[in-house]
Amino acid sequence: MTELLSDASRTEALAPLLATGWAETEGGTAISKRFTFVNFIEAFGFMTRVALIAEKMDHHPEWTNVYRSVEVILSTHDAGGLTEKDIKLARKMDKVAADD
Ligand SMILES: C[C@H](O)[C@H](O)[C@H]1CNC2=NC(N)=NC(=O)C2=N1
Repeated sequence: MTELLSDASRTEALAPLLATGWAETEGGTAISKRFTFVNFIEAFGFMTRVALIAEKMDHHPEWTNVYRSVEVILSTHDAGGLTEKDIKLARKMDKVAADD
């Protein structure tokens, strides 16, 4: 099972993500971000691309889509908090959103 990030690696991994709009949730067990697109099709295209990546990683986001926004929460439920898997998926999501 993937291990929770240590305090030091967590701080290091989170810094660049916080700069792109990710935030730690209360309690620190997850990170979240709201992605906003120009329309519903772009938002749904983002979700479709990320869904394929998430399935390959066997790591799945909790997310909500309303019109052109997608609100994402990432946490490793098996570990009870943040792991390297969440960091990797967050980076991939930022990349996919930037390619849109
Ligand atoms: C058996 C399977 O690997 C696990 O249930 C995976 C699937 N996807 C997952 N996704 C997330 N976000 N957290 C998990 O703990 C998790 N566990």
